[in-house]
Amino acid sequence: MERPCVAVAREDGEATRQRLAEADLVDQEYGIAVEDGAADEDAKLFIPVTDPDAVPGDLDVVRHDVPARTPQRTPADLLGFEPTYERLGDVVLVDEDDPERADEIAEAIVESDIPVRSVLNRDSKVKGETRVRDWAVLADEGEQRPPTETVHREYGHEFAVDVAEVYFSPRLATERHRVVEQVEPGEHALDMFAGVGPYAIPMADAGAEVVAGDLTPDAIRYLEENAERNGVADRITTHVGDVRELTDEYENWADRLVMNLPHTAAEFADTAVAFAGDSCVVHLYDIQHEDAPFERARSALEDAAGDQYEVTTLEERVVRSYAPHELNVCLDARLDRID
Ligand SMILES: C[S@@+](CC[C@H](N)C(=O)[O-])C[C@H]1O[C@@H](n2cnc3c(N)ncnc32)[C@H](O)[C@@H]1O
Repeated sequence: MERPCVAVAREDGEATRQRLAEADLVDQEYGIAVEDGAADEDAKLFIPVTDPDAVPGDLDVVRHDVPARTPQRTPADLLGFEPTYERLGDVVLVDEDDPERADEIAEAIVESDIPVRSVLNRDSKVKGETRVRDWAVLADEGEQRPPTETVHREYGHEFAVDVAEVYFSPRLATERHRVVEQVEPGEHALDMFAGVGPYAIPMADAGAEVVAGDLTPDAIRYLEENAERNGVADRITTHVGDVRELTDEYENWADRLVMNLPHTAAEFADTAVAFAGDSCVVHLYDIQHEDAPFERARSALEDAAGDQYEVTTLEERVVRSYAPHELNVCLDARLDRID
């Protein structure tokens, strides 16, 4: 059956499969295919993936025939069309406005062979400072846990999360991994809008000393549980409340700042400058018009830095398209103190 696959040279096959498996991207419902007609050592491998959009940019995604492992029923087999959904642990998230179609999709997901405990439909946009949205429960196989709570795996880490209480998006896995890969052991990293810890925990696991703050008490409760779960609780200090409350304690402390509160993070540029040590890398997320997606983030940092820091752009990253003509972006910049 033709599926989205990562195409890779045979000698890189196992390393690539492991990398994709760590990000929970290998589609277990299908086997790996070998390119037809090429000599054995030159033949490419095709590794089936669950979410082609989440595959790291340095890998080649193509559509290719791969063998079904067992005669598995996918939601698409049952529906006759390919529905859009995301998997978060054993919860499936759909985004369907038409209630009848939403029910039809949920029924097919439950009847299919994908492992699922509950199916949720987006019932509002993300709201207010907490960025949490409402969910309609379309299917719930029961159990003690609420249908909105699950444990999600991402790049080898586990995150317990209840999407009715706190923000979490599995779509940002590749972006978070990009940031985490830059972390050096021993550095001071401050995650200003930490949620359940999908940056803070892998950064601590990479050897950073991490401070993680969030306004939402439930987010920090999950973050602390997740720090224990991933064996990094001794390297993370948490704070419940507005991140601005931390400026006295962590003034001039940070080697790295993660500012993942798109729409609003740029308003915290003064706070970022207060946290910055002598040389500090800032990952500032924003949502802006495609014509000038990085301008607001850059000028906010430059204005806040004044004549205290030189601001150098390290990378301008488009994370994903957010709405027509609007992009979710990340500006990576370094603040170097001017003597
Ligand atoms: C978009 S979520 C990002 C969470 C996490 N970094 C992630 O990638 O899943 C932003 C988070 O910032 C928190 N937040 C909003 N305003 C805040 C503030 N002033 N101080 C600290 N946290 C804040 C919200 O509660 C929310 O959990």
